[in-house]
Amino acid sequence: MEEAIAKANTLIEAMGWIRQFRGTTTVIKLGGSVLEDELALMHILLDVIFMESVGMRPVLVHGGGKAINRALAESGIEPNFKRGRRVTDDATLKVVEKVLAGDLNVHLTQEIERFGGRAMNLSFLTTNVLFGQKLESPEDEDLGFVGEVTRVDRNVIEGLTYTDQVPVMPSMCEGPDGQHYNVNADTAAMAVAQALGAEKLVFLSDVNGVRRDKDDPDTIIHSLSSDEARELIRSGVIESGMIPKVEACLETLGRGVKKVHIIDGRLRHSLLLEIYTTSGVGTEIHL
Ligand SMILES: Nc1ncnc2c1ncn2[C@@H]1O[C@H](COP(=O)(O)OP(=O)(O)O)[C@@H](O)[C@H]1O
Ligand SMILES: CC(=O)N[C@@H](CCC(=O)OP(=O)(O)O)C(=O)O
Repeated sequence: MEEAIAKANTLIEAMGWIRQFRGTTTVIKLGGSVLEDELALMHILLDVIFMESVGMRPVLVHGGGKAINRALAESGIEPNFKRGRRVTDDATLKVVEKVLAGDLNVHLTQEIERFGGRAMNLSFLTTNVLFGQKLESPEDEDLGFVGEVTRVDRNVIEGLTYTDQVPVMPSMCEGPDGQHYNVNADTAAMAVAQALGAEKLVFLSDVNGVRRDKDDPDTIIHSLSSDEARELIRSGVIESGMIPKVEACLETLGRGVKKVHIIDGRLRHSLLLEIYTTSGVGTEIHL
């Protein structure tokens, strides 16, 4: 009996933050690192289903850098990155399409359904909602078929969230001529969060946040101003895959999205902890 009463108390405690966030949109970016860890992924998806069940509106945008690297290696193609973005030639694009839109997008949707939620995969294989163009870069740094999202079909996404389904989209966009582009998943999530006017944008990664020493979890920076973040990129403290993530945070702030967080997706219930603990569990980036 005592145990049952304690459980009921927990539910009552949760009422405050459920009321606070009911009806608000949270865009959640799943990085390749958490997609590799089936157990961590299961807990994340359960948190997502819970959020949806209590009236929050989670929207998932995913990458899959590690799975792409593996598939490229099987095809004998060497991964090539410039400032955290993959140089994408024709052969690489075909692999990216298969891994992101074909495999991972379908897998995530099926997993949500398997755990009892409702989800819809949104890609150019079903209903595409991310439109854009080739990402302009200096001539000596041409990235090939790498794109940027310039338009998001928010009606389709919101239509799903209103009918209790979790929209799941891969980080790819379609150009005006139907060309597909590979988009860094952090920047894709940013574009979706801005278009939806999301309350929160959460990046789930395999580190506990932005660190002063990238190999030392104890050097996590819990709260980072945009000026300080720019300085950490300039000085090289923030490098590789963390660069597009932090750049995406900086772009998003001040454009309607209220909170941007980078948290460790491998920490059990990190998503729920992020929402209902006041101190937060990762790095919050603010203006
Ligand atoms: N200052 C830093 N703090 C934390 N991680 C950093 C930092 N600089 C670079 N990184 C690297 O960024 C990685 C996260 O980016 P990425 O590999 O793209 O992850 P994801 O697949 O989750 O998007 C970390 O695993 C870490 O190696
Ligand atoms: C242009 C570009 O770099 N696209 C990324 C898309 C996937 C991605 O961003 O995945 P993570 O979130 O796992 O890093 C890539 O090809 O790896």
